[in-house]
Amino acid sequence: MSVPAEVQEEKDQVKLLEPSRPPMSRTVSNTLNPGCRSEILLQAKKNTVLKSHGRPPWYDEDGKAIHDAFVIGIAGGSASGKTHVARCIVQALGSIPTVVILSQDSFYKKHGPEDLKLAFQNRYDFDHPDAIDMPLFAACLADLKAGRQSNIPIYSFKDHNRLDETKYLYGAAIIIVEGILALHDPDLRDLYDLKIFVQCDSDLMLARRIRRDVTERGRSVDGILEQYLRYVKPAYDNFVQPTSRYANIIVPGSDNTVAIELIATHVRRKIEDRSRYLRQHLARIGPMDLDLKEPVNRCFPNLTVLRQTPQLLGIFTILRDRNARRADFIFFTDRLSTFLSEKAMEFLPYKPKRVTTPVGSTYVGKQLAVDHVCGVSILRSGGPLERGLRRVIQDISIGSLLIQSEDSTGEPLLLHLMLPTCIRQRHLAARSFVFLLDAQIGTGAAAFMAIRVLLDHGVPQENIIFVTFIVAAAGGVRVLRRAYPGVRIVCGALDPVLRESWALWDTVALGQDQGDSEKRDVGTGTPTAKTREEAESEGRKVWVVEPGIGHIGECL
Ligand SMILES: Nc1ncnc2c1ncn2[C@@H]1O[C@H](COP(=O)(O)OP(=O)(O)O)[C@@H](O)[C@H]1O
Ligand SMILES: O=c1ccn([C@@H]2O[C@H](COP(=O)(O)O)[C@@H](O)[C@H]2O)c(=O)[nH]1
Repeated sequence: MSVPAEVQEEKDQVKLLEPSRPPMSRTVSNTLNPGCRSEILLQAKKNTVLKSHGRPPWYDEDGKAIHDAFVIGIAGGSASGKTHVARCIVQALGSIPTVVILSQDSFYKKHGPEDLKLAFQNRYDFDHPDAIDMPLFAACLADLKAGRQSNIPIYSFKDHNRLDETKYLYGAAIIIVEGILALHDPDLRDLYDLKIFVQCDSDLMLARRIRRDVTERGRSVDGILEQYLRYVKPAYDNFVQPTSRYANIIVPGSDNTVAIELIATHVRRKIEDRSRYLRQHLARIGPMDLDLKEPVNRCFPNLTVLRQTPQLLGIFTILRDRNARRADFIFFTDRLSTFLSEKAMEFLPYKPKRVTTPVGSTYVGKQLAVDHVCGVSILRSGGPLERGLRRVIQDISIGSLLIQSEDSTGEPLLLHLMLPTCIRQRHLAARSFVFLLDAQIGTGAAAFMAIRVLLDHGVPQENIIFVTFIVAAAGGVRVLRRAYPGVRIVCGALDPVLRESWALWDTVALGQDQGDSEKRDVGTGTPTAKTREEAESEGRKVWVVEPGIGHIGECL
């Protein structure tokens, strides 16, 4: 699916795609530069993750990240057109993996009262390299390049200062860095895969700056000119222009369509080379390639299956019955999710606690010894497990990940993530315990990706407890074990079979086949009237766990 790049503005979440909604941005023709075929997205802002068709796996079969994000550094004078070039590159890329435009402006140092006073009098030098917190800039970029999250500062031009809140960024495959001094710092330069300098006539830059600073940054013309003559122009000559020698490509500040097309072609080729390499790697880990000789619970010491008591078997009998009443199904998934959460709680650390009882004696018991604990649900089938978790840990914060498989390749795609605060902040993530919730582990592809996301955020493997109703013993759980031996899995049952099938979701989703339950149930095992060839051409590949339980969402 190809969706135009569009900026997301949500504060606490990173949306990689909204599959069912048409793009919301209005676009406008670039009348100032009619040669540039691309359209500027009116909503486009810097420092945001841009919409895409979803993020394919960025790791190999051992769970290790295969490559870094591709980083482009764009320098040039103030109002030379750096942001414009960055946006045109994104636009020209068309159907792209996730992209972020990271602005140097975010990294202006925090100003005290003295500096602020000078700034409002146009007597603070914002164009000198010392005005930028280069080490923080390089550290944030290094994190993003390595696929880790970063919480970057937010700068207000109106206040001349950094705001208290930060912007959470994660998951970009392409990062475009822009700023007057983007090529100045050697540590920053080391992080770029492609370096661009936007070369623009000084008169044009000044004219653009006056217009922009009056309309967007609340400045007066006199103030702009004073600042320009005192700081902006000298700094351009001394610090900005000299960095053009580091650039791989010099792009004109106007009439730059051809240059942008060439850059986009280069970047597209680099990204395509990488994804081909990735697919070759991942093709090696189909569930059928696994060594199934040893029973999974023997080779997976961190896999805990609930004790198969008559009560538990009774619950599973209801959940496995294709004629189960909907109300019963909901009630018993709820009960099972509570059992599973109770069991999972046993794997959190506890420390001794001494209390005095109502009759005055001392009792030495236990209390939880964790700084942070939260849940993350893999949408949509992790939802039923949330109720059990909430019953066991009051007020627990539960985030979500939307992972779906791509129809044509069967590859999982990360479409959306909304993670609790304790995971978004790296220093908290390192001390957080996370209950990862999904209804089943079939091929393990979604679980694999979800665990990788948590590790990218700095959650230790040993602090991840995957809670699920059923695990396919012949499935990808063994791949999980090999890649992430520290992760614990708690499940209600081990089901022996994992079988390839075809789901005809399109016809059902369009409402053309209402009442045709045979076709609708293909994903969960009900026979279809279609031949395999027909199903393949109309549907998508799914993996079915057998004997399995009722409608528990998407099979991956
Ligand atoms: N190639 C171009 N053609 C026409 N106008 C442009 C072009 N590049 C930039 N501009 C205009 O110049 C102004 C400053 O551009 P911007 O990209 O924000 O500069 P910078 O990021 O270098 O400060 C904006 O109003 C933008 O629309
Ligand atoms: O508080 C501030 C911070 C910066 N500036 C000026 O901004 C430009 C850089 O931004 P561009 O978007 O690249 O033009 C720089 O020349 C500073 O002088 C400011 O005026 N006030």
